[in-house]
Amino acid sequence: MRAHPHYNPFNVRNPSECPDWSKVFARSEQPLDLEIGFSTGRWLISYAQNFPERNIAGLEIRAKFIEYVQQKIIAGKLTNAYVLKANANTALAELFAPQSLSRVIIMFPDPWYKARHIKRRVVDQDFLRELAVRLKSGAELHIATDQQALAEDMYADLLAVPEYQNKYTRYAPENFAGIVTDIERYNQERGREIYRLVFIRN
Ligand SMILES: C[S@@+](CC[C@H](N)C(=O)[O-])C[C@H]1O[C@@H](n2cnc3c(N)ncnc32)[C@H](O)[C@@H]1O
Repeated sequence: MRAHPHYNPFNVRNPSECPDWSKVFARSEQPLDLEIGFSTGRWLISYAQNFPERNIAGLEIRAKFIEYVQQKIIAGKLTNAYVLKANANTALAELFAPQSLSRVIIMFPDPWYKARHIKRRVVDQDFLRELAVRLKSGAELHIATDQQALAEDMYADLLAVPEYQNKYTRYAPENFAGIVTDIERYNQERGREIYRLVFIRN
């Protein structure tokens, strides 16, 4: 069970004030990781179970998933996982202190193919610049997609933001945590390629 099930990080009067993550997790000294767009939480719950020495926060914009995954966290007695309803494109600065995140995971973000919808994508240069402030030096950013065009666009955006330009930048051959999301499973069953981007913050 979470240490403080009713703690609400949105009770932040001063927008520049960060949530007190030390009250959210049982072991606040552990590295803080973030999954954006966790949906049914398959990946996030497995991650919390498989990596008890790390804390994982999840952001999701669809309310039904928050409650669903919160119940799983409580049922699994996971004290290193916490999810909340927040838009990753607008809430990062309010939620996370500068240089506080060790790892950020974005599994199969919505592709938004049409030109007029591209502005709805989570990963763009504004997002990456804001995220870079919240990442520790050496922090990992993992992104997976089944859409080659989206992978190429995200790769170009990453290369355009100086904080991500270093020798570790790459397409990864493997699923780094060995956990499969719903969409990944769907693609695997059909033999479709997965594009994995790994960037290390300078
Ligand atoms: C295509 S689904 C991927 C779900 C899951 N990661 C998977 O791989 O199966 C994308 C998810 O991201 C969420 N999402 C979209 N934009 C978001 C944003 N700006 N902030 C947080 N979550 C977002 C959507 O609600 C949706 O659940």
